[in-house]
Amino acid sequence: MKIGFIGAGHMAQAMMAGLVAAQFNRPSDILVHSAHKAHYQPFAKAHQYTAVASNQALVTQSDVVILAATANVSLEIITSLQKVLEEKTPLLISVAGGVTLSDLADAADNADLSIMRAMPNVNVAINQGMTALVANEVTPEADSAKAQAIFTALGKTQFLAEKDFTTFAAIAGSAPAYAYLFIDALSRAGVKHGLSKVDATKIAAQTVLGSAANLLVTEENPWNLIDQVSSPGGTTVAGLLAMEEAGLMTAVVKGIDATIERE
Ligand SMILES: NC(=O)C1=CN([C@@H]2O[C@H](COP(=O)(O)OP(=O)(O)OC[C@H]3O[C@@H](n4cnc5c(N)ncnc54)[C@H](OP(=O)(O)O)[C@@H]3O)[C@@H](O)[C@H]2O)C=CC1
Ligand SMILES: O=C(O)[C@@H]1CCC=N1
Repeated sequence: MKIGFIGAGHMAQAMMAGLVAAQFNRPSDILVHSAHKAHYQPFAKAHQYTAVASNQALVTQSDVVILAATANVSLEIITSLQKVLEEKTPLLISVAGGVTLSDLADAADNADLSIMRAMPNVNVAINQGMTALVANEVTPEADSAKAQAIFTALGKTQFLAEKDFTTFAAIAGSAPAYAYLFIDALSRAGVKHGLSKVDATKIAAQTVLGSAANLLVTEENPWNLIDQVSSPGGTTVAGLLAMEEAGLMTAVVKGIDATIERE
């Protein structure tokens, strides 16, 4: 299956890396075009992907087109592809944050086009992504299944009502950044108390990884696991209360609210 990427930025690169790591397709079956020739050509060459000279040519040559360009140029890109999308109708999957299925169909001026939205996160690069999917009404089941297969190769997937995409984008699309912030905060606290940054970051990252895995395996409510760590009269409860006094949970919810408002 030839998968064409419009855009070669962070998100596109993460998806391409994950697809190759999963051996989902050959590097040469990954096609790429982006705004700057000086970027996408050497990038494609370095990874043995296929550089394509225009977005139009990319649509013509691909079975699936993933729109992964800067969100605010996504609709003008689709508008520029109207003619070629009439002649060749690949499955179009947009990862653009805040750009709806109906915006995309309007930009294509084509109500019969299979269009899906995906909201992945950067962890697709190591096949540990969390991706939401939704298809427009004219997308055949086989196309939905194709999109699901692509993103399942990149991690976990969930079909979600489009109205919930903004919330998902905040707690899954953007949230790796917030998780890294928490890990860095743990690590800096370790440095404050004498650990090296390298050691402290490894220790914090493995602890967050193990805690997340434990939650997923046990399917416990997080509070039950918090209680298991908090020995009576012990250190953890003292730390939890100090974090709450500083407003950790409120800070996180405010951050997610701001993420949602921005979209
Ligand atoms: N980063 C993330 O974690 C996530 C991002 N997204 C979505 O992914 C999309 C890309 O984000 P991100 O990768 O972070 O952004 P980047 O800034 O890293 O990449 C943007 C890419 O868009 C390309 N581009 C701009 N204009 C055009 C054009 N006319 N034709 C083709 N390509 C073009 C740029 O080309 P060039 O490199 O040549 O300048 C660049 O490769 C956004 O819509 C965002 O909402 C969704 C989920 C998570
Ligand atoms: O920051 C952004 O706008 C994109 C959308 C989700 C993650 N990154």
